[in-house]
Amino acid sequence: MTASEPYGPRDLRDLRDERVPVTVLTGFLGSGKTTLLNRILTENHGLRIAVIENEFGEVGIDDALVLDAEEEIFEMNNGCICCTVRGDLIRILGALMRRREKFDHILIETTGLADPAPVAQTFFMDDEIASQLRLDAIVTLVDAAHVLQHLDEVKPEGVENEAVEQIAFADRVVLNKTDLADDDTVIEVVRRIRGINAGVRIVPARHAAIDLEEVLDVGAFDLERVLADDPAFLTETEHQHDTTVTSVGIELTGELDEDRLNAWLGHLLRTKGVDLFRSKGILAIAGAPRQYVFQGVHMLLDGSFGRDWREDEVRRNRLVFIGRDLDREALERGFADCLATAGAAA
Ligand SMILES: Nc1nc2c(ncn2[C@@H]2O[C@H](COP(=O)(O)OP(=O)(O)OP(=O)(O)O)[C@@H](O)[C@H]2O)c(=O)[nH]1
Repeated sequence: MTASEPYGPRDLRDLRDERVPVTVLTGFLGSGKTTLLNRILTENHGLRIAVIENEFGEVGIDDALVLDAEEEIFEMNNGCICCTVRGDLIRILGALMRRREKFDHILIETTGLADPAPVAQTFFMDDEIASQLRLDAIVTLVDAAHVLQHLDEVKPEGVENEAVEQIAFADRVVLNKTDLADDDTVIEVVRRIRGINAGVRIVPARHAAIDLEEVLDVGAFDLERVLADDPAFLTETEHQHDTTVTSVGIELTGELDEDRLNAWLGHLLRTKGVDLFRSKGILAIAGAPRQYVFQGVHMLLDGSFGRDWREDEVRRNRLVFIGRDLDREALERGFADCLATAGAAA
């Protein structure tokens, strides 16, 4: 804003509306939500942000992937935010409201399999919440390299396609991972996004590096637009997830043989990468003083050493796989075979 333009739309909104803005970050598994969250938590925007995180998976990993920040972070790990933990969400929001002088903005990161509609409904169906909180925008991260596969998935009758729902409800799309997709793919992805949500603003990005003004306090959520597309939005409560997509969490104590681990993970991703949507883990490699943090999205794997293991800390490996038709036993067996310390117990 310039000096000759004393009141931009943001300021006028602030004058009218004292409710705390809420951003819902959504997007399919591995699309870059935590990457964007970490940017928001570390960039200097002057906002005090309370974060509510929901994670899909039997073993919580995301707490270790979110950078240390002064912001308050609430975790909800006992189910999907759009179904079983909606009561938790209402309780956390209620608790935040009692301390509202402590922050300026609330950010909710949903799981990669969440339907954003029930989360958005929360801000209109509970009177107390509606009077104190304002849904500012649903921001959907899209993985340019993998989204077409998920948009094209054929689902059983009555089962929703989460990737489609997340784009349909977006007030902003961050088209992420453009470094991993060629130009033709990016053009096709944009065409598909427009086919689902014609007017949505699409912000291209690599590693979710965007101007945060594109996504924070943008006043973009428009209930009337949503009701025009989906007249049952405020009354619909039923939705069905694809139950063939599940998670396998493994926790095992002991140190891992690096070569065996690389060979196993490499083989797994090469042979099952299409159905293995997401993998992540915090691992103890034999001889390494630091935790090894790995992340996979389909066949792409990324890993680096994180913080030091503390001297008195048990070397406990935690990893989680999310995908279609996962073979739990084979995953558990394969991982146990990577242990360097024979006979290490779970
Ligand atoms: N090459 C590339 N990698 C990226 C980009 N953005 C994120 N990543 C990597 O993709 C992986 C997944 O990113 P996250 O931010 O954890 O994705 P997420 O949406 O939070 O994942 P879930 O919470 O599991 O759904 C990580 O290894 C990131 O470092 C990008 O633009 N380009």
